[in-house]
Amino acid sequence: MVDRFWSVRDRLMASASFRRWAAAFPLTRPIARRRSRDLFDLCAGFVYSQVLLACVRLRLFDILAEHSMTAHELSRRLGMAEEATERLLRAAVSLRLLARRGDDRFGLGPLGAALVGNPGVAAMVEHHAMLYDDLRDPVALLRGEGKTALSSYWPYAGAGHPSDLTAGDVSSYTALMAASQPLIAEEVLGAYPLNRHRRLMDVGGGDGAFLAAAAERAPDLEVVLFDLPAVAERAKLRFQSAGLQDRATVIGGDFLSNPLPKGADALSLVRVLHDHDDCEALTILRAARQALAPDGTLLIAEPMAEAPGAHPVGDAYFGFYLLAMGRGHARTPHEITDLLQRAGFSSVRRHATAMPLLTGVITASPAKSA
Ligand SMILES: CC(C)=CCC/C(C)=C/CC/C(C)=C/C=C/C(C)=C/C=C/C=C(C)/C=C/C=C(C)/C=C/C=C(C)/C=C/CC(C)(C)O
Ligand SMILES: C[S@@+](CC[C@H](N)C(=O)[O-])C[C@H]1O[C@@H](n2cnc3c(N)ncnc32)[C@H](O)[C@@H]1O
Repeated sequence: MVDRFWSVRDRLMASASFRRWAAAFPLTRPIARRRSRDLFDLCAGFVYSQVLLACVRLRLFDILAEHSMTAHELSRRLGMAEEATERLLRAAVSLRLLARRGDDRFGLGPLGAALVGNPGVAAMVEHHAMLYDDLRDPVALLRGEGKTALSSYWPYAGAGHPSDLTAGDVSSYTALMAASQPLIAEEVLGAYPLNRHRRLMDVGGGDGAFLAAAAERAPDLEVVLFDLPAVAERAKLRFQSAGLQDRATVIGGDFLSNPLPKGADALSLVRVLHDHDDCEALTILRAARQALAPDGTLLIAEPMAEAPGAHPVGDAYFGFYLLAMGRGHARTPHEITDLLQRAGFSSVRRHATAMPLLTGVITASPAKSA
């Protein structure tokens, strides 16, 4: 019955004369316009992102954060022809990145304003050039044909021993993760304050940006970072320059083949689990279970599938991003819960974040019987 309804709807939508009628009839016209706009935006998404990239590369948001300017003033500042500057400004205004201020001046729009002082997003916008190269032929990507640039960018996702990766292999991705970490840390620490814990171990913790943010908010917290040896070296430098060397321990290793150190009453996996297929994700969770104190807490933070108000982020964006990287996928909280239970965790709780698009947060405790 339900299926019959959808097939009638599909047949109607496929009919050019129905579409013509619905676009003209006053009661259906708003729906027809919204659908055509939604579809147009899907077709044009790449163009919109390139307008954003041009603004980021030209540092337009920083420039206009100082004060509004005319197209003429901006063209001189950017060293670009006035006609081209005007074209970019008009495009950016239409995308709400910029806004007109009076007749001939331009300032920040509501979206551009949110990008100022947000270098993590700008770094991601630049990084997307590589992703879009890999997505040029999405069907070939789905069929697993050809080597992707992202699989080299994230070398731990390929075959081989991740522990052997060198400083050169890990530097770009570690810097990208550190640049985007403030956005995530804000969400995670807002959703689950860590000052109730004594010792937090961040597994796959990158260069320590998350732990440094946690240590700042919880002055009595000791922190332990576990990551690949080459990444761990970078964390030592961060903790030294943040004056955290007395509260921080750094351990290099491979969480897929080495046991994790014991002694922490909280263990975090931030943007780690979704990089791995289920079998490896279970290995990581079981290692976490072995390492955690019996009354300890595991904290998982990463973008999740079916995030409220942001479904395409998990399944479309990270689905295809991680496909290009070579493994993993964004999971729903339900799928994460299932993995947690199989790995010997219970008391699984979801913690609401302010921006579910950026990350979800789940905690769990070692099951008493496991
Ligand atoms: C002031 C007046 C008059 C009115 C105020 C009205 C009002 C209430 C406005 C709200 C303003 C506000 C608070 C805006 C906030 C905006 C924010 C926080 C925007 C954040 C945007 C974040 C973006 C676009 C994030 C993008 C993230 C990306 C693309 C992440 C990619 C991550 C990757 C590729 C990770 C890779 C790691 C791997 C491999 C998957 O493990
Ligand atoms: C996507 S990054 C997330 C980094 C950091 N947690 C953050 O959110 O900014 C994944 C991290 O897991 C680490 N990693 C990947 N495979 C690993 C392995 N087998 N053993 C230890 N760490 C690993 C990477 O080096 C990287 O720092």
